[in-house]
Amino acid sequence: MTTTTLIPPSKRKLWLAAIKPPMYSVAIIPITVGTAAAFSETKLFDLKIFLTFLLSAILIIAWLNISNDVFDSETGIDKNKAHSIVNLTGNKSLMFWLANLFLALGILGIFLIAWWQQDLTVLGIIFLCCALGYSYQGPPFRLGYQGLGEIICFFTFGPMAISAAYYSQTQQFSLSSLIPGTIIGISTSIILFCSHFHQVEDDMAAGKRSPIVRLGTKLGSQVLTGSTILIFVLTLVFALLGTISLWSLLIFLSFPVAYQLVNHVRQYHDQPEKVSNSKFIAVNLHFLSGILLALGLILPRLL
Ligand SMILES: C/C(=C\COP(=O)(O)OP(=O)(O)O)CCC[C@H](C)CCC[C@H](C)CCCC(C)C
Ligand SMILES: O=C(O)C1=CC(=O)c2ccccc2C1=O
Repeated sequence: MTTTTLIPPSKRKLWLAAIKPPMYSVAIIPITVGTAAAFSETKLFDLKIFLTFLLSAILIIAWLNISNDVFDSETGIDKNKAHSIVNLTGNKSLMFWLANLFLALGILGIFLIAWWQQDLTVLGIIFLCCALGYSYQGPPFRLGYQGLGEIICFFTFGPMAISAAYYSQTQQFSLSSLIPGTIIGISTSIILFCSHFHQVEDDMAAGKRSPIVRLGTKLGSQVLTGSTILIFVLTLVFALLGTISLWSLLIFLSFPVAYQLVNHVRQYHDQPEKVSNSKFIAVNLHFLSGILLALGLILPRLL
């Protein structure tokens, strides 16, 4: 007879899970794609602005994630989450101020861009993104608890972040940048959507009506399939219409990862331990499809 002993994850693993390094691609991709869209339409590229925006976006995501654990510690939803940064440090107020420091530094970087441009537009858009990010998790709004996170995520990481990155390079807006904005908005919302599948029990207990609590895991897996297909259909349609370059079809090289994601969630949607890694397959899809889309925008200008 064999006995199975459950070994608790090491402290190092818990810290890595709390910091979530792969998740920082949600900062890198919209800034890269927005900058690529600007280059593809205007041939303008300012490295200093690009790097400053990138660093600021990373700092803002650090604020978002640390403050998420701080606010979730107040509702009890994270009581079983060993990799909550608040549970790991046992110091909620230190984490709250660390998060605020990251936010202030991130906004300072965006302020520098506004200063260099003598134009407050980018600062205004990113400030609004942060306010919406706060409304997702912070009191008294906690809109994520009503299942509104994916909508906020779509607009902030999609059209808003990509228009801001576009504007930071060109000081103008572009209607056609809304196409990559929409594609990246969908792939980012897919990450958030996947993060709910394994948390149904804890979410229900804390009164959080996430989309998966509302739809159930099976219907949720079908919505995921539809949204993932939409990424490729939208790119195909707009590339064939000539609104974006045919090179954008490079995004189809990420199709195997999309297939892996959809297949995995359809198979394991109601098995929390197995579906819990779907969030990171979604991160891989978001990163790969985003880089390919950026390449598809830049290449025709370079060749
Ligand atoms: C923190 C987020 C999700 C975690 O949610 P949850 O509490 O369910 O997760 P845990 O189970 O791990 O506790 C992401 C929420 C995203 C939010 C809806 C929108 C944020 C907007 C950003 C501030 C925009 C930044 C743009 C940037 C590229 C400059
Ligand atoms: O911890 C998470 O689950 C997420 C963190 C995060 O920053 C993010 C950003 C954009 C979309 C989804 C997510 C997460 O799911």
